This record gives sequence, C-alpha cells and structure tokens, in this order.
Amino acid sequence: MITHIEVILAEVPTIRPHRLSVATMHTQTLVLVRVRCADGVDGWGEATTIGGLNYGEESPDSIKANIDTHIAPLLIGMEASQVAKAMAKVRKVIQGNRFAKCAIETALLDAQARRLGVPLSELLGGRVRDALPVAWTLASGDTAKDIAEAQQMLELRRHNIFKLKIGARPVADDVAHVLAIKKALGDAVSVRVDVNQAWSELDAVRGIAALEAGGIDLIEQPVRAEHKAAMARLAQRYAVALMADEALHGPLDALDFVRHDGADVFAVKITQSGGLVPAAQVAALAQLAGIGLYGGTMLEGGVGTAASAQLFSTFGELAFGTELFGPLLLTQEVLRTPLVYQDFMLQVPTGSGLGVEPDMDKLRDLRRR
Ligand SMILES: O=C(O)C[C@H]1C=CC(=O)O1
Ligand SMILES: [Mn+2]
Repeated sequence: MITHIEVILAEVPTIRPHRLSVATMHTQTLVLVRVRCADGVDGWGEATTIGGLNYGEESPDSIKANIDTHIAPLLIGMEASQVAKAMAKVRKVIQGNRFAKCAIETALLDAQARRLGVPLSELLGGRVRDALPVAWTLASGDTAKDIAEAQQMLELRRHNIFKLKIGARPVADDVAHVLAIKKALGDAVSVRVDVNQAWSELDAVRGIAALEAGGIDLIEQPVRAEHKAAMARLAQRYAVALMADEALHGPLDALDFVRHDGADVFAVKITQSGGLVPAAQVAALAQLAGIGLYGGTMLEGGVGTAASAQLFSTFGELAFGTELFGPLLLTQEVLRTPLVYQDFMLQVPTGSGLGVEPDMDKLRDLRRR
C-alpha cells in the first residue's frame, strides 16, 4: 500500500552559467519525489524542469504544490504494486501536470522493480543496450570558451557529440559562432544546435541553409512549438535532420507529427511526455514511422537521468544518441554512487529499480526550507 508521498526541492549550483535562448541557469532546482510503501519499499522519481516557468508551464513550486495537494491524496492507500491502476486514476482525474505525473510514475515503477528484483528497464520491455552515447551542451555564451570546453571533453573521452544553444543573438552571429566551433573541432565530431523555438520561419530558412552547408548534423526546435506546419515545411525542405523538442508533449503530439511528416527526429523526454510509459509510446510511434530517436533531458540530476537511461536502453533504434549529462552540469552529486560516464557513453545502471540511491545527507543539506 502507498503510505507517504514526499516532494523535495533541492537547489544545486551549475558548474558554469548555462545560457539558453529562454533562460540563463546558475542553479538547478531538483524536484525529487519519494513514494513510501507499507512493505518498506521506497521508490524515487524526478520532475526537474529548466528555468522556473521560462521553459515550460510547470515550475518546481507548482509541481510540489500539485503533488502535495492534489495527486498524493488520490494515491495514498492504493495498492503500490498496481502501478498501471494508480496511474490510470491520476491520468483520469488530473489534467496536464506532465512532469508531476512522470515523477510519480517513475517512483511507483522504481518501487515495483525493486520488489521484483529487476532493473526498471525490464518493466518497460527490456534493455537492448547497456550504455548510451551522451552529447554535451556548449552554452557558455563565448565561442573560445566553448571550443576549449569541447576539446577538454574530447581529451577526457567523455563526449564527442556537442549541442550548441543558440537563438538569443541575430541569426548571422549565431551561425558564425556555430561554424567556428565546427571548424575547430573537425569532421570526426558531431556538432548540433538547439534554437529553443527562437526563430521565425524566415530566420530558420536562412539559418538552416547556412548550418547545413557548414556540416551541422541536427537542428533542434528552430521555430515555436505551436508552428508545426512551419516545422514540417522546414523538415521537408532541408536534408539536414530537424528535431522536435518543445512541440512534443506526449503520444498525441507524436501521432500528429507522424501524420504530417513534421520532423525527422524526436527528442524523447520522460517528463515532457508525462511519464515513462507515454514516453515509450512516443518512441514506439517514431520507430513505426521511421522517425529517428534522440534521448532528451531537462537537465535532471541522477534520479531522473537514471530513469531516462532505463527507458532509452530499451530503444532498438537510437540514431542520434542522448544528452543525459544533467548530473555533470551540477556542482553537487545527489546519489550515493554517481552514474558512470566513460568512453563517450553513460553506463545504464544494473541494480534493481532505477539502480541508483539518493544520498539522504546531501539532500538534507541542499533541500529548500
Ligand atoms: O533540450 C533542451 O531544450 C533542454 C536542455 C537539454 C540540454 C540542455 O542543455 O538544455
Ligand atoms: Mn531542446
């Protein structure tokens, strides 16, 4: 039986300012959810987002308030091992709140997988890969600093895929910044961009043409999420891969993209999709339709990153890799044993459930009071 649900907000400084077109991050507010059950098993989930309300319509504060006030009371007293029944109740009664739903579903699945003594991936169809390629995001705001950071990552053999955050400056300045980095890093390195919705369709026509000619591999969410028709026109116009991110809020959006040939690649995010199970449906639609897959992040800490890794390990096709580097952007580790990044890959945890344990002493120090 589910007995307690607790939401912990923990403030963790980033290793450097992280500049997106919608926000500059100096700290990340981790949103952690702990579900406790009468049989003594605990489950953990994460609902971390970016930039308060700058990126999406749920903030750390709204997630905590809505779980505490509206979602937890629905679940207390329900059978903890019947995860699908519990989530069906939440999805029937609660509108929106995808991040909150994701954290709750993750925690229930973590607890159930621990009970069964299997990694969470085995409740999601089963893992077909034990390690995931991981991109690093260059977002210092300075071309020379970004090049030095990328070269350091290559030397450490931590990342050989780089995503550049653009869209805050004029298109020509951004293009010059990206192509200078691509030129410095060379052909063996994959360079991608994330515009985070900042361009008009006309900006995008000009920007994408220049980036494609300069050897950039992937263009993420160039136009506003609502402008799906513009995204489809761009995807059909250019050979370079176009990826949907903010426009993808779960399986129904994925179906819409499939129907309209609206994107070449999907950034699958467990929080944006509303949970691990709907995120698996997004991926299934992509695979059936021949759309490429990329494992996205909301810059979660170790709990959410492990949850995403458990799901992404089940993807048969993962042509564009993942960006599960969230814990590496933070100055503090919140797991008792950190996730392992080596040889350009994240090792998928092998223990039962998520395969990670939050460090309660650390969380006590970092939690917002
Ligand atoms: O993809 C996003 O829009 C969000 C995020 C992922 C990596 C990063 O640096 O920001
Ligand atoms: Mn993105």
